[in-house]
Formats: sequence, C-alpha cells, structure tokens
Amino acid sequence: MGKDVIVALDFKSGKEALSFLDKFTGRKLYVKVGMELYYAEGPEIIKEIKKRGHKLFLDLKLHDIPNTVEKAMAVLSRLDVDMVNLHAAGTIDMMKAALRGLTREDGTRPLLIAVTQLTSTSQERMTEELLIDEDIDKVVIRYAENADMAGLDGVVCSPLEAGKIHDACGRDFLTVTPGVRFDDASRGDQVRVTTPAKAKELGSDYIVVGRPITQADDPVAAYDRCMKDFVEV
Ligand SMILES: O=C(O)c1cc(=O)[nH]c(=O)n1[C@@H]1O[C@H](COP(=O)(O)O)[C@@H](O)[C@H]1O
Repeated sequence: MGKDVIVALDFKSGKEALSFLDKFTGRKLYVKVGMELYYAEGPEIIKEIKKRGHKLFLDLKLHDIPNTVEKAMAVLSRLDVDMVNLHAAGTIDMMKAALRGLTREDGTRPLLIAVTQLTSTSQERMTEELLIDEDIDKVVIRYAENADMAGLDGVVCSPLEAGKIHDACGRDFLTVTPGVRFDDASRGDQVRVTTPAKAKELGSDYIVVGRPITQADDPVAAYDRCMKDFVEV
C-alpha cells in the first residue's frame, strides 16, 4: 500500500483553492475537497482540479436513509473522483446501499470509506452527549468492522487507531487519518491527534492534513515536512 499525504482544501472559494495549488508548480498532489469548497463551487471545482492532474478525495460524509444515500452516491459516481466517504453510523444497510449507488455500469467506482468517530470527538463527549457507553477505541473498531462487512474499502479514523483497525480488518483495509499535527502546532478543534511521523509508525495509510499546511507561512515547506516524516523516512 502506497502511503500519501492528502491535503484538505478547506477554502471558501475555488479561486482561493486554485491559487493555493498554484504554489506547488507542476507537482501532482492528493487533495481533499470538503463541504465548504464543494457547496461553494459544485462539480466544476472537481473538474478543474482533476484537469490539473491531482488525485481527489471528495469528503461529503453522507449520512441518511439507505435509499437517499444510494441515489446520491449514484450522482457522485459520475464525477471523476478517487475516493468518497460517508458516516459508518448510518448502519451496514446504508453502507451497502452507498456501494451499490457508487458502482458504475462498467463495475468501476471510486474508493468508498466510512468515518468512524470524528477526530474532534473525545471519549467524554461521546459518552455524555451521544450516550455511547463504550470505550472510544472499541466503538471505532466496531464501526470499522461494520464498514468491512458492508464491503467498503476502509475508514476515516484517528492515526492513533490505525494499527488496531488493521489488526481487526486486515492490512489492506485502508486507514485514512485526519487529526494530524506537528509537535509544535495548535490542535484547534481536533482531539485525537498525533504527528505525521507517529501516524506512519502506527500504520496509517493516508494522513489528511488541512490547516497545518494551508495556514502555514510556507505551505509548500509544510507539505514537504509531512511527506518527509510520513512517506519518505
Ligand atoms: O472525513 C474527514 O476528512 C474528516 C474526518 C474526521 O474524523 N476528522 C476530520 O478532521 N476530517 C477532515 O479532515 C480535515 C482536517 O483538517 P485540519 O484539522 O485542518 O488538519 C478537515 O477537512 C476535516 O473535515
């Protein structure tokens, strides 16, 4: 499994996202388009980024009844994206429906991964607000097993949980991990975080990094630091 750094393009407009990408002259990145940018620009921004040769994870985190998710995934399958996601909390039936919707007539489809527990969720909040009275690691692993059972390709989780998920679901089951911070950086709203180097040690397949790169004084240097610590060492 090739490891890579996925840059979260959390920008309010296509103009900002594209001028950010221009800083990486000629380099092909793996980027993530999330709700903010997609809701602002729609499918056109996807086409433009793909035209420039970048790989793209479309992060819309679908979570609805199975029929609605199946139909929405069928629409997303027409976009030339490499990966899409949904919330595992929508149940195994919803994940199976998503997979059906995403699979094109010729049998091809983007990778489909499931968010387990958001990396901004702490043990305390999960227990007290969501009334899930279990150890958060156990919940994340159970959601990963559900995603595996539904036939998905992997999960979104904290890098801290990547090793345990591979133990439960196998080495080929993808762990895509946001919640990544350099030692000297602020966590912001993230809770279950670690560094790119530690994420590599724990077996994460992809790290998803937003603000530590996009808001750095030198974004290209910050990206290169992630690549060096996570991919190249
Ligand atoms: O699905 C995601 O991408 C996601 C899941 C999750 O549990 N936590 C999480 O932070 N993300 C996304 O990963 C990115 C992390 O951004 P930074 O916190 O700025 O590095 C954001 O775009 C989030 O929407």
